[in-house]
Amino acid sequence: MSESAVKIHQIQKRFGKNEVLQDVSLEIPRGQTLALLGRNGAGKTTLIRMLLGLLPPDGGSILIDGYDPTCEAQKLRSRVGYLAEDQTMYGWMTPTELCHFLKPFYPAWNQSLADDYLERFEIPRHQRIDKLSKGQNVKLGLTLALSHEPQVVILDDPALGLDTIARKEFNRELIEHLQAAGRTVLFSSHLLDEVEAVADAVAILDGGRIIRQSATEALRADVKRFVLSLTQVGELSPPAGLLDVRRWEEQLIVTVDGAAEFAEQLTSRWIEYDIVELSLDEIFESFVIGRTQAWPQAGNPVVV
Ligand SMILES: Nc1ncnc2c1ncn2[C@@H]1O[C@H](COP(=O)(O)OP(=O)(O)OP(=O)(O)O)[C@@H](O)[C@H]1O
Repeated sequence: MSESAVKIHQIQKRFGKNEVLQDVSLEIPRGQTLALLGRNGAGKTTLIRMLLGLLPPDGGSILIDGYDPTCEAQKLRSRVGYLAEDQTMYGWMTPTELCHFLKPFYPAWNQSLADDYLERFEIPRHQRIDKLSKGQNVKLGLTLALSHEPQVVILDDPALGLDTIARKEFNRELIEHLQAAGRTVLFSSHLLDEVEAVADAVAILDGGRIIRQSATEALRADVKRFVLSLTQVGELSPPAGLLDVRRWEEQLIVTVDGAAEFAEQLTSRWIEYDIVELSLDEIFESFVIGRTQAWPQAGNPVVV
């Protein structure tokens, strides 16, 4: 059995002239939780739909728990738990009825686990689904996605529609529960501060490509902001991994991916600096909207 539960190799996808994914490669080792980060329209849902066999890729290959979704989607679905971003369910059924309806489709369906989730999420079991709140709908979707004890769990922006407390509860309890059970989890999210606490690794999708994939802690160690005095910068050349540079009064604020190397470069030139640790939110922002053009040329002022 392969070590990676999710293997995505050079996936391509275009819609007409819109090249949404270009050579996207990604691996998630068994039992790990990976957060897929990207701005609106980056292609997260498109990629996730391909992982489920709901959309064919134009090129590249995918293996989920050893199955190829392009030709083994049926087998794959019993091994994968999936929560879609805009999950719609049979509104005229109750949660209890829906569980009974779905059970025969999944040999591994665990009704007592489904009951536990319904209880934990405080979902009214006998209320019509179209009368549930948005948050209750998301939680019901999660219950259905998890009750057949899938090895791989794919959640497309699962916390969307949940209030702040429910989101925290979701992250803390649900993801930790899945991690403890050895499940492999891929989830897309916009709520980066909350991702930070639960994701072993993050992948940033931007411009159709994965521009960075890393263990969360390693990324935080690698990407840092340096504050230097402009007068000391002199003819220092832009560092490798420069993500953002801006001027603040007489200081130069530099964000780099490769903090240790840059610190060494500065120290070797006797340039003093302060380091600012960044949140995942700030790191993500630096990757996708960072500006690097304003590096000061010797003798020229910095354009802000
Ligand atoms: N079926 C489709 N036909 C044509 N274009 C599509 C289709 N599905 C997605 N797209 C386009 O592909 C791009 C990526 O969309 P996608 O929904 O994958 O992004 P996303 O990262 O999930 O965005 P969000 O965070 O807003 O949900 C967008 O430009 C979208 O308009």
